[in-house]
Amino acid sequence: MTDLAIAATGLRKSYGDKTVLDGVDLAVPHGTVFSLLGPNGAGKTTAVKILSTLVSPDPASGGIRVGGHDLAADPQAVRAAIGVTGQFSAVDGLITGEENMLLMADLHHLSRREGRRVTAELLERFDLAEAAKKPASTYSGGMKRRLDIAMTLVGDPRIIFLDEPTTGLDPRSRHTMWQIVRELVSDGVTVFLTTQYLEEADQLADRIAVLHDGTIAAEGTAEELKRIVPGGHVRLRFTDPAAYRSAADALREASRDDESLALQIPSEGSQRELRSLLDRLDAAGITADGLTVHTPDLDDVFFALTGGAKVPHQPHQRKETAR
Ligand SMILES: Nc1ncnc2c1ncn2[C@@H]1O[C@H](COP(=O)(O)OP(=O)(O)OP(=O)(O)O)[C@@H](O)[C@H]1O
Repeated sequence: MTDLAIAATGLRKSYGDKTVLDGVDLAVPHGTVFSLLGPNGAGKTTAVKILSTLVSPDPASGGIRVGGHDLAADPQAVRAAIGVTGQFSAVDGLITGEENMLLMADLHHLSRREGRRVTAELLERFDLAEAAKKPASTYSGGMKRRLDIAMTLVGDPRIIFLDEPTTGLDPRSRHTMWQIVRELVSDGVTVFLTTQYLEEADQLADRIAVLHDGTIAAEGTAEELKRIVPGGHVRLRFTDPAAYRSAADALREASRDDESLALQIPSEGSQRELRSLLDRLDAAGITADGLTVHTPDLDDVFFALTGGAKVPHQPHQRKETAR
C-alpha cells in the first residue's frame, strides 16, 4: 500500500440518508494520472474533498493513505504532501496574479527572496508573466485556471488533485491545461483528476475509474474500458443496389440496412480483419463506395455503465473514422 501515492479502501460518505460514496477502492501509483469519471452529482468532488482532508469520510470507511501518510492519523502530513485545485478557485480577483502567488509563498513560509523566485518562475512557466501585475479579476477563465494551478505548485506538492480543471474552458485553454498536466507527470507528480469529459480522461489518464451510484462501475486503462463494450464494426456503403445485394450475399454475417444500402459487419477494426474483409469483397468482385470503421469509444463505455447519463457534447470526439 505504501508504494502507492493514493490508496483507499471502502471509502464511504453519506449526507443524511443520501449515500454518495458506497465503498470505493482507489489505488493510484506514484507519477501517474488517475481519472475519476462520472456524471454530475456522482460524488467526484466528495472523493477529492475526503482524500484532501477537507471532508471526513464516514466512520465505516476503510483505511486511506495519501503520500504514504495515514489520513486519519496524520492529516497535517497529508496536507503538506498535496495540492488541490477545486472547481471553486482559490484566486483572489482583487489582487494581481503576482500578489496571489506571493501570498501562497507566504503561506508556505518561503523566504521573501525564495517566494519571489518561485513566483517569477511559475508565472513564466504558465504564460502569465505579462499579466502578472494585473488584477486577477481581469484574467480570462483559462488564465485564472492556470494561475490556480501555479498557486498550487508553490508548495511543490508531489500529489495534485485537479477537480474538473477544464470545465467551461475553450478548446485551446483545455489543450494548454492538458499540456500542463503532462508536464507535471513527466516531473514525477501524481495527478488525481476528476472530469466529466471522456476525451480528457482518454487523453491524460493512465487509469480511469467510472463512478456510478456511489461505487466504481469499472476501472482500467482507456483501452481496457473500451473493450468492455461491444459495438466495434465496419460499415460498407453502396450506391448501386445490385452491388449491395451481392455484398449482402457474400457477407452473410452482416446486418443489412436496405434503405441506405449499407452493411454492418462486427469487427474490432484490426488490420487483419479489415484485410480479410476486403479480400472477400475482391473475391466476389464487389467494390463498396464507402468503408468506415467504428471502434467503441469512452462515450460508449460511459453510457453503457452509467445507464445513459447525460454527458456534455465532446466536439473533438469522432466515433466514425474513415479509413
Ligand atoms: N455538504 C453536502 N451536504 C449535502 N449533500 C451534499 C454535500 N456535498 C455534496 N452533496 C451531495 O452529494 C452528491 C455528490 O456531490 P459531488 O459534488 O461530490 O458530485 P460530483 O460528482 O463532483 O458532481 P459535479 O460533476 O456536479 O461536480 C450530490 O448529490 C450532492 O448534492
